[in-house]
Order: sequence, then C-alpha cells, then structure tokens
Amino acid sequence: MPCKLSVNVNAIAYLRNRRHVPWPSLTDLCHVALDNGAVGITVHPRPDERHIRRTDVTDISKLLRAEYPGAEFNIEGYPDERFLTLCEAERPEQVTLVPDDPTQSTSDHGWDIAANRDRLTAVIARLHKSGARVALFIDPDPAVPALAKAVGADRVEIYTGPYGGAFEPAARAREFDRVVATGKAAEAAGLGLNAGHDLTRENLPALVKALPNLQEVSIGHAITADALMFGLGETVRKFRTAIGDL
Ligand SMILES: CC(=O)[C@@H](O)[C@H](O)COP(=O)(O)O
Ligand SMILES: NCC(=O)COP(=O)(O)O
Repeated sequence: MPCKLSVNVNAIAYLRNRRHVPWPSLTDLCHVALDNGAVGITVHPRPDERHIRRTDVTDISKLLRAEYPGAEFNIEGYPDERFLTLCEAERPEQVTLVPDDPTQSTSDHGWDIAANRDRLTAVIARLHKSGARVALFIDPDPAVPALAKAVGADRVEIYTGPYGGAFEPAARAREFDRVVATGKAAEAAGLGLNAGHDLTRENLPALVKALPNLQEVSIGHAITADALMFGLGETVRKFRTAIGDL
C-alpha cells in the first residue's frame, strides 16, 4: 500500500480567522483536497480555537460523511474532557493524541508514555469504544513504539519536526536516521505508522523510500505555502507524487 496524504487545514483556518468573514472556506478547500486524491483531512483543534473551531470539526465531519464516505477524518489534540467529547460526537476514523500544553505555539514533542501510562491506557480504551483508531504522537526514538503498543495504541505518528527543520547535511542525516529507526521499531512492535510536522515535497521522498511501512503523512504548513504558488489541487497532486501515491 502506498503512503497516503491527509491534508491538515489548520493553516487555512488561521488565514480565515484574520477577519470576521467565512473565507477562505475550509469545507470548499477540503473538497478540493479530497477531489485531488487526499485520503482524508486532519484538524488539530486547540483550546483557544486560534485556527480550527469546534464548529469546523462538525462541518468537516458532516462533509466527509455526506460526500466522501471512504475518506478518513483525523482529529489531533490533547485529550482533555472537551476534546474527548468532541471526538465521541464526531466519530472520526482516527484520533491522534498529542501532549500539547495550551500555551504551546505548535506541537514540538511526543508523549512521555511511561509517565502517562494509566491515563493513556484509559483514554485509548475510551476512544476505541467510539470506533476510532488511535495514534500516539511520539518523538523519533526507537524505544517508544513498544511503549505505545503496551498502552493500546493502534499507530504511532512520529514527530518529524527535527528532521524537517534540519538543513545542515550531517544534522539532517542524524534526524533522518532517528525517524527511520523509530518507524522500523513501530513495525516490529506491530503498530501502524504515521508521520507529520514540517514535512515537505523536498524531504518526503527519502523518508517514504526508507519506510515502506509508512501508511500516512499529515501535512498542513508546507501544503498551504505551496498552495499559494500552485493552487491547492495541484499542490495535493505534487505531494502525492512526492510520496509515491500518484
Ligand atoms: C501534531 C502535529 O504534528 C502538528 O503538526 C499539528 O497538527 C500542527 O499544529 P499547528 O497547526 O497548530 O501548528
Ligand atoms: N500531524 C502533523 C500535521 O498534521 C501537520 O503538520 P505541519 O505540516 O503543519 O507541520
């Protein structure tokens, strides 16, 4: 199975929220992404609703159910009670749990699973009851997938920020090796594999080649940047080419 692309629309919501107007329309742009072969849509609602609003989650969920029954809705976030009840109401195919503090500007680390073992075990069991597949956002560290398996996760999403942000060749190679070793450890632990954060058309092909078990990448920032140049439809096709899905 080739790796699949989930389009994260956080950055589009940021742009819309600059004004009290409803454009750019998230649902219209979700249509464009899905019509151009994205496997699904990712949102990361944060407590301050700085980009994705709870109403966006409902609107996108309705769109997917009504018009794209095979598509995957992936909701990312910190599992507080509000987040969990939102997921239970919208029933996404996948929930990605991220250890964010509300004051963080963006996600910058994965779970300390040992320190959160009981809580993660309970939250994952609860989300499974609502029918969601659960992925844990983890640091690129090959010791972590076995811990994720032990708390009941179905997949891990490797945090690729350090790889995406490494431009000096030796640093890039070191971060690449950590991601690949972690992806292999996920396979050995019997877990599915996702990756995300600062992935681009430039840094994706090597990763996809080294990790044949990589099932999904969720990408927002670079897709939004490229969409300003090429339009969203063409950009989605370019990213699908970069991951070998087109
Ligand atoms: C979980 C993750 O990797 C993030 O990339 C996140 O979805 C991005 O969040 P922001 O769009 O708020 O920076
Ligand atoms: N899970 C990562 C994600 O959804 C998007 O991250 P980015 O491409 O905006 O850095």
